[in-house]
Parts: sequence; C-alpha cells; structure tokens
Amino acid sequence: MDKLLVRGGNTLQGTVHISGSKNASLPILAATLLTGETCIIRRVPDVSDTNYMIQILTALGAEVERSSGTVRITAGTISHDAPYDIVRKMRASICIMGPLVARLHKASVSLPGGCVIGDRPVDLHLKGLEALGANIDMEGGNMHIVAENGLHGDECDLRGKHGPTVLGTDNMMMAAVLAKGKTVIESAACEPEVVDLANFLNQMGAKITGAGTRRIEIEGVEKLHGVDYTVIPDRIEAGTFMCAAAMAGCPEKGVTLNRVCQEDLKPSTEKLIEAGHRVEFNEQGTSCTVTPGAAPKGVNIVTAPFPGFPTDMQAQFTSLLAVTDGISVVEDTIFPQRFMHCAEMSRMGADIKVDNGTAVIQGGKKLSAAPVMASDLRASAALVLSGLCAEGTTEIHRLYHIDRGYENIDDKLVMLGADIERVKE
Ligand SMILES: CC(=O)N[C@H]1[C@@H](OP(=O)(O)OP(=O)(O)OC[C@H]2O[C@@H](n3ccc(=O)[nH]c3=O)[C@H](O)[C@@H]2O)O[C@H](CO)[C@@H](O)[C@@H]1O
Ligand SMILES: C=C(OP(=O)(O)O)C(=O)O
Repeated sequence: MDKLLVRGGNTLQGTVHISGSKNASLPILAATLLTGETCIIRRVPDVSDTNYMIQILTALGAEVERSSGTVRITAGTISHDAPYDIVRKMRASICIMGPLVARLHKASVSLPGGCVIGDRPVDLHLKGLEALGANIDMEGGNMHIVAENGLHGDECDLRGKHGPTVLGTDNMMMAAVLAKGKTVIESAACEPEVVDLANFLNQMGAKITGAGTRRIEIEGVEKLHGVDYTVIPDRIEAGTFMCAAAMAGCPEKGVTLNRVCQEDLKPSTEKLIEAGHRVEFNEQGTSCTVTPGAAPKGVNIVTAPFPGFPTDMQAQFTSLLAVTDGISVVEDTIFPQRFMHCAEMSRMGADIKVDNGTAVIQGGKKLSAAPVMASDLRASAALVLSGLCAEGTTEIHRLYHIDRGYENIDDKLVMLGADIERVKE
C-alpha cells in the first residue's frame, strides 16, 4: 500500500490540466451495455473507479480496450448477473442495473456494501425501476430484477428525504431509453453529470428532453447505436485545485486550471470569491486562474443538490476554511455524517467542532504536520490540501481512497511546485 508524504510550505504556480469527470464517466461506461455496437468514450480519467467499472463490463462479457483516456467498448453478448465479488468494491457499480434490465429484461446485481460517508440506500433506484414495470426480489444480499415483457414508460417522482438522487436518476434514464412509451422523471437530479449521461444517450439515439431540470421526459426507442463521445471536465477535481490555489498559490501569479467548465464550477467559484480570493475565467469559460486573496475571511456553506454547493467539495472547503481567519460554519445536508476528515485535521492543529451534520470552524490556525488516515475520497483530498499548508511532513495513509477519483494528483501538484512524494508503506 502507498502513502503520501506532503512537505508543506511550498508556493504553487503554473498550469494544471483537469481530467475528464469520474462521476460522468461511470454511468456513461455503464450505458455502453445498452447496445451491442462499439462505443468509444474519450477523456475517461485513469483512476481506480473507472478501471473498476471496466472490469465489471468485462466480467459481464463486454470487450473493452483502454488506451490512456480512450476506452473502446463492445457489449456484444452480455450476462445479466453481477455478483457480489464484482460489485462490492464500488458503490457506483449499481448503475449497471438500469442498462441491464433495459436490454436483457432482467438483472441480478448484488446490493452495494456500506459507505463511510453515511447511509446510502437504493430505495429510490428500485422505486424508479418498479415504476417502469420491473419486479424486484431480494435474496441473500442480491437484487433480482425482472421485467418479463420488457419495461414500459410511466411517471415516477424520485425525491428522497435528502433531495433528488444522482445515480438513481441515471439508472431510471438508462432503463427508460429502451422502454415502450413515454417516461417522466419528476424531482430528477440536475447535476452536470446527469446532463452528460443524457447527452451521451441521445447521441446513441435515445430521445431524452429536460435533463438538467427537475423534470426529465424520455420517449422509448427500439434500439440504440454506438457513438464516439468525450466526457465533461471533472468539476470536483477542478474545485479541489481551486482550493489548493487559494491555500498555497503564488499571491502574484496564482494557479491556472485548463479544461474546465465555468458554469459547472459556479458554486465553488462563488464561495472562493466570497472568501476573498480571485477567480478569473477566460472568455470561453474553459480555463481559470485562482489567486489567493490578501485578507481571506471565513464563509458559511450549506451543501445542496446542483446548482447548490456540492457535498463532494465540502471536505476540501473545510480544509481551506480551517486556515482562513474567522469563524466558518459548514453544513452537509446530503451526507450529514461526511466529516471524518475533521478529526484528522484536528490532529494537525485545526479547530473544528462537528455536531449533527455541521462543522464549526475557528479558522486561521497554523497547521503542523502529523500522520493522518484518509477515510474516503474527498476526505483524502482535504488532507492533502491541509498538508500543503502545514509545517513539516504530513504522512497520509490509505491512499487507495484518493486513487479512486483523482488522476495523478501527486504528479499534478508536484508540477505546480508542491513537495509531495508517494512511497510504499
Ligand atoms: C458516482 C457518483 O456520481 N457519485 C455521486 C452521487 O452519488 P449517489 O448518486 O449515490 O448519491 P445520491 O444523489 O443518490 O444521494 C443523495 C442523497 O439521497 C439519498 N438516497 C439516495 C438513493 C436512494 O435510493 N435513496 C436515498 O435516500 C442518499 O443517502 C443521499 O443522502 O451523488 C452524490 C451526491 O451529489 C455525490 O456525493 C457522489 O459523488
Ligand atoms: C462520494 C463520491 O463517490 P461515490 O459516490 O462513488 O462514493 C465522490 O466522488 O466524492
């Protein structure tokens, strides 16, 4: 197992290229199961989650070739059966349910295991599939989903107690594209990754309108075909580098991020500006430079479904606010238990009290290095950010979390001037 040594105090400057979105790539890779024709997906980040999805597709019978960011998939003859051994490692593997039932009229998929960021049920995914005529039986931790005569269009409201569901919306869209008749999804998730999946499906020949709004309509079609598609930039990786620039960037030159989407970065941009940092986009909105402010101040954050502030940026902003003067309050309404990074950051000298889904941060503390444990993907990014500003060498253990979703994060930070080394434990 690897660990990261982050020697804090270096100033970051230069340009970083943002990778394709992990959270857009995962459902898009799963959606290639909807056709026997070849799909080429470009700018798929080379991270363990996308490689894991490729292993799942291969285990189901698809032929997959990967050459750096380009993945070529032909799902000619596929199996409906995804046992525990192949789904257990990644929760996002549940997005194979929709395409399998749509194409084969049946799917056996093991329930994903627990998740450290909180309770993550799949009731809304199942509600969506049931609305389209699927019968679902649970047995021995497996979901057996059958639609003997195929799926049919219907209406379904996917609102849960924490708001809409991203992968649940994806699953229902993927199920509905080959269903007979029209499907309406109410309270759909509006995240850019949902829109990217809808764009991909439409290029395959699907008829989806309204993606990016709370109501999505899908007119079922008989068949989908292969496509050549490029996934959107990763707004969470970009947001993480924006935080790095605000925390450790050169005050004169800042850090430039290339291959971003300005619209998708709005919530992170607004909070950085409110906290006193400078964020400037080029005219096309595809590149931005973040320069740390002279007198940054604390801000309050409440996570919410898109276009609100993303829960996937909560840990990184908590890290930024821990070293920013003033009191900040950060509430995660989507995953109220997603604060494991705070205990580790406290070991580095941060002053954060977490209670009932809310962190109260007494900011402006000088951080000092400590050995810390990454507990999940974004928590590990938050610890790297803290390490960049800490005095001494921070050791970050359990690096497999960060490798799930950040392509070469250590190399990218080193290119910007950070002193980071990956070593064997
Ligand atoms: C691979 C991927 O894209 N992952 C993202 C996706 O996860 P994912 O799609 O799994 O997250 P959801 O949008 O489904 O979760 C939102 C909320 O709904 C609840 N819920 C969800 C499903 C369900 O059937 N019942 C239910 O109650 C969840 O517990 C959570 O409180 O969106 C999350 C919320 O933006 C992000 O943090 C994840 O990074
Ligand atoms: C929580 C995340 O991913 P997943 O839903 O796959 O756990 C994430 O990308 O921050």
